[in-house]
Amino acid sequence: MVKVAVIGAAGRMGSTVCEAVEAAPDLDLVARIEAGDALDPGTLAGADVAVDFTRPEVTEANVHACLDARIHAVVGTTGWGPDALERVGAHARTAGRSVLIAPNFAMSAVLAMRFAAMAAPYFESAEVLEMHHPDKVDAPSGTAAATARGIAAARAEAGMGAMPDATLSDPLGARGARIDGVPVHAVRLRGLTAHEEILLGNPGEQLVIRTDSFDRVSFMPGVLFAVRHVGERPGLTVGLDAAMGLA
Ligand SMILES: NC(=O)C1=CN([C@@H]2O[C@H](COP(=O)(O)OP(=O)(O)OC[C@H]3O[C@@H](n4cnc5c(N)ncnc54)[C@H](OP(=O)(O)O)[C@@H]3O)[C@@H](O)[C@H]2O)C=CC1
Ligand SMILES: O=C(O)C1=N[C@H](C(=O)O)C[C@H](O)C1
Repeated sequence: MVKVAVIGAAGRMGSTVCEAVEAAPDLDLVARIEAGDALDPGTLAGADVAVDFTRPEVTEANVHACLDARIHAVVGTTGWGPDALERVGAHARTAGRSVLIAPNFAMSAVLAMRFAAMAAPYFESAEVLEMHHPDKVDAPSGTAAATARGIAAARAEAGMGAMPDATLSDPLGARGARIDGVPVHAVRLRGLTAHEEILLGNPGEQLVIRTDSFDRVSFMPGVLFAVRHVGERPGLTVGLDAAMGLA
């Protein structure tokens, strides 16, 4: 049995992860950690793996606390920048433990990101539209940021230049945020869960890649896969695609 602690256990994702772990015959939920609880070997209760779905401003400290307690970490919380990833990667290596951070654990989103990167060199234009529930605290979504970075990297590798865009005046930011040169647009709408469209355009044609998570159960197979396999890859792994050997 793999012993699992869930950090952020009272949240939308954390509570769904607790249910999924409890329903899995090979996993044992040993700790539910909520905001205000200490994060130390005592509260982590002998866990082998901790799963973090909290908030961008606390997740890095949580991962360091897990590594100090010699526990692997699976992280879905968004907001990771390169410096934080570097720090956590170094800590994981010295602790001899593993960390898996993925902006999205849904298979449809993982594949949409891969397909977007594959398609990017073949289209002049690419833009990312992410659409979420209005209780989400960060924008753009971690998934959209990762998608845009993947598109930009594929375009750069193919030697492509800037996308066509004649906009000279945009005082209100209507053209969206730019991530590595790729426009990213965020919608917050009651009724939505987590959705993304990647729009790719050429003269006379368009490719739309769309992923929809209608329910948070969509993330659970990926989270449970990560819990079961995180310890097999030393140090830091970013992205479920890398953990699954798709990258
Ligand atoms: N990778 C993926 O597949 C997915 C990632 N996400 C990401 O996961 C994160 C959480 O999303 P969601 O569940 O919707 O958010 P919620 O706000 O519903 O849940 C976050 C929970 O974490 C708690 N929390 C805050 N700080 C701490 C702390 N230091 N220790 C323990 N618990 C803490 C919050 O408590 P309180 O409310 O009291 O602050 C809250 O209960 C977001 O970054 C989101 O983008 C979401 C869906 C899928
Ligand atoms: O906050 C959410 O809900 C989600 N967050 C992640 C993100 O920011 O990409 C994953 C998914 O989009 C749901």
